[in-house]
Amino acid sequence: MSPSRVRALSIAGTDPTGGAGIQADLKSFAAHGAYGMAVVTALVAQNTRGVRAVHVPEPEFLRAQLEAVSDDVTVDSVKIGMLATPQVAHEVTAWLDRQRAAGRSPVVVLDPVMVATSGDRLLDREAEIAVRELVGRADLVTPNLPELAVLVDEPRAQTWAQALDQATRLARGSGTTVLLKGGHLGGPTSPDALVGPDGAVVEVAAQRVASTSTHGTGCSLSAAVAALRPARDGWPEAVREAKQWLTGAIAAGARLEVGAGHGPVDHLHHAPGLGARPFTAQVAGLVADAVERSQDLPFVRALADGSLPVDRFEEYVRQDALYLTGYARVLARASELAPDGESQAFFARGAAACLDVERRLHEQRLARSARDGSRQGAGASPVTTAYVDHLLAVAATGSYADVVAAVLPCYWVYADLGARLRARAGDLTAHPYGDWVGTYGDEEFAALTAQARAHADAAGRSLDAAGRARMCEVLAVSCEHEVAFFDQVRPAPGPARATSDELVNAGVPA
Ligand SMILES: Nc1ncnc2c1ncn2[C@@H]1O[C@H](COP(=O)(O)OP(=O)(O)OP(=O)(O)O)[C@@H](O)[C@H]1O
Ligand SMILES: Cc1ncc(COP(=O)(O)O)c(N)n1
Repeated sequence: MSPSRVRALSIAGTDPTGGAGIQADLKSFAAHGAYGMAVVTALVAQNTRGVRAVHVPEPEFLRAQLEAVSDDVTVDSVKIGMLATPQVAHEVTAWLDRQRAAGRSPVVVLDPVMVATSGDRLLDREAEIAVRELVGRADLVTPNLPELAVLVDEPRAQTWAQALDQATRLARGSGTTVLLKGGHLGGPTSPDALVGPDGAVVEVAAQRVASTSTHGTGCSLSAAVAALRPARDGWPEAVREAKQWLTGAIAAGARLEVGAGHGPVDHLHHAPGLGARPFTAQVAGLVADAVERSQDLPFVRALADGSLPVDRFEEYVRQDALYLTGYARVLARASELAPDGESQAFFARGAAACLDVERRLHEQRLARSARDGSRQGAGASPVTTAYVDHLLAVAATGSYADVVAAVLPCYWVYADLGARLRARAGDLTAHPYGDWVGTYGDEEFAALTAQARAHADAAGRSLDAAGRARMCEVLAVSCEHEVAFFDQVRPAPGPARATSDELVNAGVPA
C-alpha cells in the first residue's frame, strides 16, 4: 500500500512569529494535505517587522538532524529554504548526495532565500556560491528577481522580459526547472513563470493583491509546490494550484491581525470551517437578546402571571395557528434541501407536527365559536404575514443553511422563553395558561431545539465567511419577527383574569 500522505521535509530557518521559514512551511504542507517534517538550519529571532539575531548551530548538529530523519523515514519531497552560511549549504548538499547515492530521490524544491521582505540578509555573501552549486541538485528552484540576479551573477532584471531571459539562462545552465517569481516587479499583476531547461516557458498569471501581508510568501509557495508535486502530474499543475491558494492566503492575511509589520498569509484560508466557532455559538447573543426583549413585553408578562384576558390569548393562538401553516411549508423545504437522511427526517417530522398542532387549534376554535357564537376573526395580521413572508422568501431563494437559520429562532426563542416562563409560573396546574407554558418549557421541546441547533451547526460548518454571514443575517431577521409576533397582542385593559372554564378550549399547546 502506498502511504496516505506525501511525506514532506522542510530544511530551513525559523520564524517564531510563524509567518516565514519552517513554521510557514509546516503550515503550507498541512494546508496541502502533506505530512510535514522539519530540520532547522538557523534559529532566527525575527518578527513581522524585521530580523533581530541569527544563531546557526554547528554543522554537525544539522547533519545529525538530517540523518535522524532519513535513517528512519522515507522522504517524498524536500523543500530547502534559508541556508545562512556556506557550511550549512555544504552540509545540505552532502546529505542530498548521500540520499541519491543510496537510491533515494525525493523531489527537491530549492527556495534560494537571501534577503527577507524586511530587507535583512538571511544568507552570507560567501554562501551565494554554495547556493549556486545547490541549484543543479534541485528539481525546481524558486528565485525572486534579486535572487535570480545573484544566481546568474548579473544586475537585477527591470522588466518581466529581462527576468524571463535570466531565468532561461539559469535553467539551461543548471539543468533545473526555474519558477521565476514576479512579486518584486510591481504593477497590477503578480505573475510567475516556470522555465524548463529546454527553454519552455509556462506563465502562471495572478492578480496582485493590495496587501502588506506578504511575509513568508516565497516560503509558503515553495513548500506548497513541494507538498503537491508528488501528488500531481507535473510542475505546471502543482504550481498553478499552489499559486491560486497563495493569492487567497495573501488576501486573507490581514484578518489574522498578526504583527504590526509585513504580516503573514493565512495558510488555512481555504478551510474557513476549521476551528471556527459553531454557528449557534456565533448567534447565541442575538437569540438571548430576543428572549430578553420578549419576556418584558406586556403580552408575555401578562401571560406569565396569568392576568392575560382570554380573548387576547385566543387572538395570539389564532395568529400562531396561521403562522404554523406557513412555517410548516418552510420546514418541509428544509427537509427537501437537507444533505442527509437524518436532517431530512428531522425537518419533515417538524413540518408534520406543526400541521397537527394547527389542525387541533382550528378544531378547537370551531368548537368554541359554535358553543358561544364568537366570531372567527379575520385572517393573518400584518405582523404574522411579514414573518411568514420572510420565511417563504428564504425558502424560495436560500440554501439549506439559510433555511435552517431562518426556522431556528422559532424553536430556540420559544424553548428559552418557555423555560423562563415555566420557572416563573410556579405550579402549572393552578396557572390559567399552564398547558401552553408547560409545552414550550418542557424537556421534550428543549431536546427538539437542541437537535435543530445541531443541524444548524452542521450546515454552517462547511460554509465560507460569506455563507456564515448570510446565515447570521437570516437568523437575525427571524429573531426580530419573533419579538414582533409577541408584541402584536396587547393585553387590553378590561376583562378580569380568565377563568378555567373560559380556557377550556382556548390555550392549546403544541
Ligand atoms: N501582493 C501580492 N499579490 C499576489 N501575489 C503576490 C503578491 N506578492 C507576492 N506575490 C506572490 O507570492 C509569491 C512570492 O513572491 P515574491 O516574488 O515576493 O517572492 P519572495 O520575495 O521570495 O517572497 P518572500 O516575501 O517570502 O521573500 C509569488 O508567487 C508572487 O507572485
Ligand atoms: C527563516 C526565514 N526564512 C525565509 C524568510 C523569507 O521570508 P520573507 O522574505 O517573507 O521574510 C524569512 N523571513 N525567515
